[in-house]
Formats: sequence, structure tokens, C-alpha cells
Amino acid sequence: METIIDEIYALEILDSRGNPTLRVYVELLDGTKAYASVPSGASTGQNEALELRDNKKRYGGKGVLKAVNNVNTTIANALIGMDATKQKDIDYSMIELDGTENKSKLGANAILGVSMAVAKAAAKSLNLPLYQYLGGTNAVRIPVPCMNILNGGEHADNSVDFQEFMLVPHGAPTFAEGLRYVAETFHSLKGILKKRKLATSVGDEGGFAPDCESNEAAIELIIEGIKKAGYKPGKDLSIAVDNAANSFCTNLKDNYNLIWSGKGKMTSDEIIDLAGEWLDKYPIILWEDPLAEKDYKGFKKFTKKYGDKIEVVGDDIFVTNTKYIKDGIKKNLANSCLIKLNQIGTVTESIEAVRMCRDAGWRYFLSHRSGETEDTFLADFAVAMDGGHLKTGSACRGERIAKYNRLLEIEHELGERAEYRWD
Ligand SMILES: O=C(O)[C@@H](CO)OP(=O)(O)O
Ligand SMILES: [Mg+2]
Repeated sequence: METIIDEIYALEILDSRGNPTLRVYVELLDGTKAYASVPSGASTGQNEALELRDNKKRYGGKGVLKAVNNVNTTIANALIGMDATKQKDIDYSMIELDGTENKSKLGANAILGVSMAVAKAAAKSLNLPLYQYLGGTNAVRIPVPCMNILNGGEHADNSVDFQEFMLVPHGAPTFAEGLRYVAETFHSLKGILKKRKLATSVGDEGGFAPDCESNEAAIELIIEGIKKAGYKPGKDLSIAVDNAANSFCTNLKDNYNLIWSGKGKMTSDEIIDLAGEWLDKYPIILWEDPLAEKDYKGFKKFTKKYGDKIEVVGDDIFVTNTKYIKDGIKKNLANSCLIKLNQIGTVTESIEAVRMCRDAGWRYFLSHRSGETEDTFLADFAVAMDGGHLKTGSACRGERIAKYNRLLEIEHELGERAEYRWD
């Protein structure tokens, strides 16, 4: 059969932070070639699948030659001869081959690279765009681009504790227009920052990283930017926040310390109340990781209080793992889950996580990592998963723009059939 895997090998390449990652190449018997590159996070959940690093001198211990070797030997030996269109069989063969709970033997980075490259090769061989191969003929919804416009926390060295402030162009008629709304606002915010003599340098995901007097000051700047660009906050564009609360919680449970903004120590209840004040004042429609990953009590309370009004997304708490999502659904810890392919390590398991959310009536939010490459797999995957929104950084970094540009291409290709809506 033509879609039989004939060759698999990996290379060590660099990601957007200048750290090593893997690119995996797959070749099929019919001569089809495809490759995929693996992203990497900075603010990670404790239960994420393991990213295998070399711990040697080169690249300060961050090399991935062990993972490359695992692809070139163990994984290649097992998968060559298998049918690339049998994604589930391929992914579960690797899971079995690894045999650990968190993919620590072969490395989730090694496994994911192969998983994505196999999907790309199969789609190419069948002459289907990747989004259609993975999502079927109904994969026509282009996700609302939640563009990260201001960075803090572990993604920037400024005085903002909350990691991400995103613009959500839900009032736009199409993806292309939505992208224009957010890119124009990005530039208008730049103008405001310049005028105030605030830094216009950017964080890891390309959002601005100025020193702000407080977290509130950051959000006020964004609202000013929206208005200056000629849009109505709450109508054309709203705001999404990712606290990434793990990064300012000393015990991952209930001991918060907002160092940079000077707010200092806060309890879980105080964070929840602060969010309530913000929700009264600002057009926020989505809040990710408002609390740390072990703060189940806080998450539950937050969702009970605000879950009717906004999308409450769990990232570090669920790590794209059905084991934790299932528990979260049972306990009503959130009403949405972030989906990051490398948190779990295979395409199949990411699809299973999406399916579990859908079955429970939850939303799911497709996401890049703060360390990325120019790979556009995520754009196609987001359309295939039909979740309606994705986050993949700002308007000024190539590795993020590659995904947005791919979505423009998909919208163009779908023409009249393309859909764009928030709900
Ligand atoms: O916290 C997050 O949601 C992500 C992506 O924005 O960051 P990182 O990849 O560093 O975990
Ligand atoms: Mg997050």
C-alpha cells in the first residue's frame, strides 16, 4: 500500500527561544515526504508528558539528541511498515513502546514529532488538506484568533504578574477581518506605549512587555488601544486573560504572591474576588488558569461564581489529559479545557481530550506553546477540531504569524463554506 511508512528520522533544530527541539521527517512508500516540529512550554503543569532533554553540557543541558535517537532507532524500527493513515494504531504503538505514564522513556517530544509528521504525510499522500484529513468534510470553522497582546509572568521580565492578556475579535464577520482587528489594535497599543515612554519590546509570545504600575494598568492600556484603533470594547473585541497562576503560587494550591504588581500575598478567595471586580469593570470573556493547578477548591468556586458569564479554561490543571479532564468534569472545576498537543504527546490523545470536552458540553481552547517553531500543524488542527477559537501569540513574531497566515489560507480555500463565530 502506498501510505505505508518507509522512513522516519529526526533532527535537532531550534525553537523560537533559541532552545533545541525536534523536527521529525516521515517518508511513505509512494514517495510522499512530510515533517513536523515540536513546540515547548515555559509555564508548565506538573503532570505534563515529559519533554526529554539530554542533561549534558551542550545547550546548557537542553539538547534533545536522546529524543532524536529514540525516533531514529526504537520508534522508527517499530513504525516502519505501518500504515500512516492508521493514526490511532501508530500513536498507541508509541504509547505502548514507551510504557510509562508520562512518556518519560522515549520522550513526549520524540513521540509527538512522529505523531504529527505521520498525520501530515498521510494527508499529503491522500491529497487532502490536513484540516480536512483530521476533521472531515465539516471542518469549515475558522477559529477566532485570541491574540496575545501583553505579556507578563514567566513569559516576560516586566512588572506584570498575569502571563497573558489576549484580544478576542468575536465581533468580526470573518477570520481575516478578526485578524485585522487584532493586528490594528496591536499597532495602536504600540503607539500608546511609545507616547508614554513605556517599553515596546515583546515577551516570548510577541505581546508587549511594558512595566505597568499594576495588572489593572495593563488591562486599561489594552482597552485604550482597542478604542484608539477604532473598535468598541466588548462589542468588536473583548479580552481573555491567562493568569498562569502556578507561576505566582508558592505551593501550587492556595499561597499566592503577586510580587511584581506589589499586591503581595493573596488567598485563593482574594484572587476570585479580584476577578469579580475585573469582570464588572472590563469586557473579559475568557479566563484561563485563574488559580493554581492544585487549587481545586478555588477553581470550583471560581467556576460556580463566573462560569455562567465567561469561559473558564483549565490549562495546567488538566494538561490535555483525559484522566484529569474527566475528574474536572465530574467536579465542575471549569467549563473549558486548553488543548496543547505536547502536553499529552500524541495527536490521537489530543483528539480524545477534545472529544471528552465536547461530550460534556465543555468548550476547548486550542493553544500553541511559548516556545514555538514555524510549523503550522496547529492551525489545521484547530480547524479540524472545530473548537471555534485558538491562541497562538501576537502579530509580530514569525513563528506565531505562520499559524495565522495558514488560517487565512484555509479561510480563502474554503470560500463561502468557511464559518466564523464565537459561540
Ligand atoms: O500557559 C500557556 O497557556 C502557554 C501558552 O500560551 O504558555 P507555555 O507554553 O509557557 O506553557
Ligand atoms: Mg496557560
